[in-house]
Amino acid sequence: MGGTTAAAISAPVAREELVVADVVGIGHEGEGVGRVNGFTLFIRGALPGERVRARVTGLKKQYGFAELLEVLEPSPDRVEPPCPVYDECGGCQLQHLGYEAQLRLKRQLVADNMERIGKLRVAAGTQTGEGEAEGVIVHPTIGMPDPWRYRNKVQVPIGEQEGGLAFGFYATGSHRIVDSEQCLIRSETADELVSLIKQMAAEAGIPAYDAEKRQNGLRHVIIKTGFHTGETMVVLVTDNARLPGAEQLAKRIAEAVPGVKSICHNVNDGPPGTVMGPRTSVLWGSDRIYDTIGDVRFAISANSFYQVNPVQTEALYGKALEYAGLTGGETVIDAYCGVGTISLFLAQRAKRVYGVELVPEAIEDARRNAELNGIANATFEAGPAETVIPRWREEGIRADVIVVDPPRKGCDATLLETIVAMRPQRVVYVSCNPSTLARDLRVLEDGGFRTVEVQPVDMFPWTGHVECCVLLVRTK
Ligand SMILES: C[S@@+](CC[C@H](N)C(=O)[O-])C[C@H]1O[C@@H](n2cnc3c(N)ncnc32)[C@H](O)[C@@H]1O
Repeated sequence: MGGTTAAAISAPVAREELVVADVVGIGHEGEGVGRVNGFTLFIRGALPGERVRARVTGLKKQYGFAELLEVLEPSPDRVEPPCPVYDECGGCQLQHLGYEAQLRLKRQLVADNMERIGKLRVAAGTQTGEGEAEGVIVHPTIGMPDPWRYRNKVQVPIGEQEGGLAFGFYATGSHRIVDSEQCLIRSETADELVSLIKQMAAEAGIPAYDAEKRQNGLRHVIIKTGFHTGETMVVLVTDNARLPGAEQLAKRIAEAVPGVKSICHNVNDGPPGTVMGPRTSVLWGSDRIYDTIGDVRFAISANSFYQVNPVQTEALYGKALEYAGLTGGETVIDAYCGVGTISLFLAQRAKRVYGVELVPEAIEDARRNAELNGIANATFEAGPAETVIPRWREEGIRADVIVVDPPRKGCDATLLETIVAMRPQRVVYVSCNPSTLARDLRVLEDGGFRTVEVQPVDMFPWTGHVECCVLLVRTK
């Protein structure tokens, strides 16, 4: 991570220098934020409240990176990470921090962003009564009763190491595969399938794809499971259309693991770092599996997006529904709607929902999902939210509630302007990035909305990420 730049010369530390740092916070990737003579160093594995010895590995103008060498004064919340490959694997960043402390820290991270970037006053304590406190209420993070084995989808990269196949995860910041048949944040069925496919591929002599050696073969295995239905899909990704003995392999996998309903083959001849290509064919069973969120049923195909933590998705959408305050007569706009998950969840309590999403295939899925559930009051359109919603406004569409759930970079400025101009009574902002969330809340506040409450939800336990659902009401 990070390289030495000319501007770094002014830093009070040098590359390779051994330093003692006081850790004062946590970064967006779960790394400790250390201070040395007022200079910030990001130190993976260090926790707030700790004093650590570290080696400086990279410098930028305003901050640097350091490798943790020794914890001199440990945090009382430090725990032994349960995963045997945690130190190598890039999947989790906070397994060395107790879960309750993790939830507290994520709330703090959100509150800090609200104050520092959003210039919002955060109410003291953890009040729950709307409007009772002075300032924005930032609730305690909603955690999982059991924060392990929560992912319903995994993408396992495949390579070759010492002549054998390696199925695992990428090491932090690289494409080196850490070979492991177990992962504590995916299902036991996924572990079983990974072991089985690895063994069967080795027996069948199917190699791993290697771009440098120009060797065709397996690139990824993707496993998706419906949390409520138990239906499982396996996608074998290769770099070209040839997968010798594919049907037989698929049949053997399906026979060996109960719940497997679909086995697909995807061809990805794209650059390193990409997972799937556009072409998918069915090797065995159906082309889709099903799952439910609340009362709504969703079809999940090989290429379609679906939230990966089903338990917390229900908690998050439950909050979005509560904050939308629907009574049955409202018109709702759902911007950045993906495959229509939030739209269809809200449509059950609204008069009409309009969903907009950039990816046309996701909109096709949204329409299909509406049909699957007999939901007739949801309309979907593909396109950029920042051009489609202003056009809807010109066409006379009025919204009582606008929901936004943008990617990490937050909402487009034109969309925020349009929301201000449309004057809905409520805005529900769902965000996976507290800093862009805080930036956008400031724009909405200046445009006549008040941020009432913020609910952090732990969608990705053991990582530095935190999702938020925010209620804003119109004041002017
Ligand atoms: C965080 S996801 C939310 C998906 C959905 N709300 C859900 O809960 O499953 C953000 C979505 O925004 C879409 N997107 C990105 N830029 C967009 C834009 N300018 N206009 C509309 N949608 C966009 C992405 O394709 C993605 O589906």
